[in-house]
Amino acid sequence: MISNENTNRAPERGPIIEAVGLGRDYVRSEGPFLRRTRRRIAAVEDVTFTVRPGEIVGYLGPNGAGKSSTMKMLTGILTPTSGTVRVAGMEPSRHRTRLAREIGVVFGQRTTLWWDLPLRESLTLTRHLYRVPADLHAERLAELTELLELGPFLDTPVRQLSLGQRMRGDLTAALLHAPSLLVLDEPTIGLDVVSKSTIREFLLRINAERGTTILITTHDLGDVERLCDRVMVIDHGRLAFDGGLSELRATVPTPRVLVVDLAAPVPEIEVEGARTVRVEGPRQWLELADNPAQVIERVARDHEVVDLTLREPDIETVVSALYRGAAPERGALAS
Ligand SMILES: Nc1ncnc2c1ncn2[C@@H]1O[C@H](COP(=O)(O)OP(=O)(O)OP(=O)(O)O)[C@@H](O)[C@H]1O
Repeated sequence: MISNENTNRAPERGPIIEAVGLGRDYVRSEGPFLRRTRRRIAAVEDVTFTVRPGEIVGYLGPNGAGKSSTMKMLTGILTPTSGTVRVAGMEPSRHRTRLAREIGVVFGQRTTLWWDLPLRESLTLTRHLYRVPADLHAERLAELTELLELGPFLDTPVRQLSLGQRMRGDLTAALLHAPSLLVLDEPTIGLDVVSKSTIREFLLRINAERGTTILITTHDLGDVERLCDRVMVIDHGRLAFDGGLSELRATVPTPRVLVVDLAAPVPEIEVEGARTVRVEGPRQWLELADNPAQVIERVARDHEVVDLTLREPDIETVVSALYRGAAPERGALAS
């Protein structure tokens, strides 16, 4: 069981993140020298959402959609140009230091660890930064060492760690002060299947046992399927979807597939309301355009069916359909 003491824990009631009409513009210089014009780009535009304590929320979007800009506003690195955001009851850009005690942040592409120090010493420095009492630090480090299997490389300099080991070290550094919110930007990027799985299972565990809220951006939809109760999709700076995974599947018109196992191989099934897309011996795959019950009835009328499975479209198919469909032009606000 992971210890749950956190003297700075956010109030249990009310959202842990609340963004209202959140926006961030950047000014870009464009064109040839001497004829440069300044253009304002809306990286994030009118984004409103709340995250409740204990949720695991995926924040998805294609490259350049505005995910990092949003994350930077939530962690206080960037100030919004419009709207408001509150995290653990604080305005991030005004209370960055105080907020740091409530949140843990991991950017998959960067490390917060000291490159030349052994991991253990790097984590001790983190303890001083967050002013965690020595006994509490020792207790939490022991728990995290066990869960993330840090033992074999705790005394190895960070620069010699593999990407997966370093990521486990970064997660530990982000969690030693027992934050109530963990913000993760691409935490599994570049990792092999086993390391990804270790990290996903660990995140599920700290969410279940500590109640840690997790907001995660990722291009790896395996992370989303394994971890997220809810996803928000941002595209061209605007929130294009906010809801559960099954709702996402229902929103985007991607056909479900009926897998039919027949008593014996037959030519491609032709049936109203479906299209056969694959045949392998006695098994056929039918893309559904109609109510599955009706299609099943029609198939069973003409064929000897041994087994049937209805497959939801995989999340990869759904999300790419959503990226293609919800793409209003990013507004150039001024020139
Ligand atoms: N400092 C900056 N100055 C000017 N434009 C910027 C700046 N940072 C980001 N942008 C622009 O804002 C938009 C959103 O960028 P952002 O990095 O937030 O997207 P992202 O969803 O995190 O993308 P990725 O998945 O590629 O990391 C992009 O058009 C990007 O070029």
